[in-house]
Amino acid sequence: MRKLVLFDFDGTLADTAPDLAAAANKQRARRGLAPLPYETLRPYASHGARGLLKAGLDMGTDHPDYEDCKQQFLADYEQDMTTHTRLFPGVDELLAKLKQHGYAWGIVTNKMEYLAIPLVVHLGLYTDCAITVGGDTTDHPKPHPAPLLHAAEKTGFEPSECIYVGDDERDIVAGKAAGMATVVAAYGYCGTETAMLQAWQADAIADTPQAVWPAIEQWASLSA
Ligand SMILES: O=C(O)COP(=O)(O)O
Ligand SMILES: [Mg+2]
Repeated sequence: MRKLVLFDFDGTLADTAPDLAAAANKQRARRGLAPLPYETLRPYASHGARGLLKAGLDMGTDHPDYEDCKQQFLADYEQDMTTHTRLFPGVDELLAKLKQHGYAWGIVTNKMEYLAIPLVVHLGLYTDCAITVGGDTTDHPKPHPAPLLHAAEKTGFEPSECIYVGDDERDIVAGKAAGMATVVAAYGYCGTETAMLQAWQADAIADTPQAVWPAIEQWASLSA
């Protein structure tokens, strides 16, 4: 049976939090505020501009300046989104293993395409990645299943032939709603509290990128 492995981007394939946190602190600097510690901002990196502006400036989407501030944040981030961003250690090997075993793989992120695609290219993923779906590719971002179903359809796979790996509850909700198997990337930004991760009821929890491969193999053998 053919298989498609889909990955979330921020906090699952790529450690983007340092550059996102820097952009959040830049918004603080623009307002004469001292920077927040990286550890304070990191947990919000899988929640995009909305999460980082809430964590960085305590600014919710109902704030009158939110839209302006979001545009400034995104412009600052776009200017400087590759300084510290790297694949998590072990991801290169994981992707090589998928290739070696004949799995197709793709990316489904809530990052908008204009940010996601250049990062995918920058990190050297573009050639092997079967598809990159952004938060604005379909009508609804995750936790809606639409982006995952779009990825499956465009690459010619049934949802039952797909597994989705992500670091946020939203990813697991979307994967389940799409009828796909799911794996929590517990090394990402969601926190490592076991009870919380278990409550998401994913098919597997991977504490490291190295632990993702055995989870995929097990799923593949059960659904062969
Ligand atoms: O930019 C975001 O909203 C988060 O991106 P992710 O879905 O790849 O974690
Ligand atoms: Mg994420």
